[in-house]
Amino acid sequence: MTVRAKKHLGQHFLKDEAIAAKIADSLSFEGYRNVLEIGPGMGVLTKYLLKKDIIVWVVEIDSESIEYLKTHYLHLSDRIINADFLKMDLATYFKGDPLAIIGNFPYNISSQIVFKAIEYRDYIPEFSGMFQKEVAQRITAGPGSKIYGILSVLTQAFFEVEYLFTVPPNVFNPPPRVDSGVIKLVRKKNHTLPVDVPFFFRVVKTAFNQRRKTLRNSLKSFQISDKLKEDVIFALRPEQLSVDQFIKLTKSIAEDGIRDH
Ligand SMILES: C[S@@+](CC[C@H](N)C(=O)[O-])C[C@H]1O[C@@H](n2cnc3c(N)ncnc32)[C@H](O)[C@@H]1O
Repeated sequence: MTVRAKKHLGQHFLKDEAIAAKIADSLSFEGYRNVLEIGPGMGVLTKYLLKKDIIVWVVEIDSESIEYLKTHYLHLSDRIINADFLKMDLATYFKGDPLAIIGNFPYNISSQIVFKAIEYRDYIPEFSGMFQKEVAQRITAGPGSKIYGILSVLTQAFFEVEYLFTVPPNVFNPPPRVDSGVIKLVRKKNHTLPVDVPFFFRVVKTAFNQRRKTLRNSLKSFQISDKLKEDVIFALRPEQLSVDQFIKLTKSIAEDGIRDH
């Protein structure tokens, strides 16, 4: 029995065992007991996770894969969760315990998976997995790069990021059209921002929505005082700012006294 690959669920099954082992090895397995794999499919990565001294959970939306896992991975038993990862309340499900996230992710929801990890960052010390290469590069890009954007800044505000390696299409069944990239995120020691997080997100998103404009122009809706606008930072475009500069910028706008609501 094998699972029939379903395109709408982003199913590309990894055939290369060595790559599965390498992805499993990318986590440190320190500081947490629970590891949640998103989209195990037929369990190629799960198998390597089960060799580690940790508690493995898997969440899979596809009922055919669930049947496969239940018959082939009996010892996972009630740690096979048949659900949509995007709808899971991770804090309640894991009773506030920390968990690492790992997977060969379905590409159609990959940015949403990262945003969810950011949302639940207080519970997630580590996160690693495979994305479409271009998304992996966007998450790990630094200032000055064309692909540095919302995903890069919001992720890197809370996590240290590392691009690990590239994976070609021919190791999947069926092969995707593009290369894949494996990345690793490790939560920063101090991941509490000195600013209101939703406000920070708004500043970053607004700035990058018009990425060719200087901040003076793109952030007009924030009604910033003329005095603050004289700061040289407002002559820059968003891709020129480091994550720390974005945090400082948000703080100065918030403290400017006349922020909009
Ligand atoms: C790229 S495949 C990887 C499968 C397997 N881990 C492998 O490496 O061969 C992505 C998997 O994610 C599952 N998936 C898609 N959307 C999901 C969701 N919202 N929640 C949980 N699993 C999902 C798919 O059914 C599929 O099994």
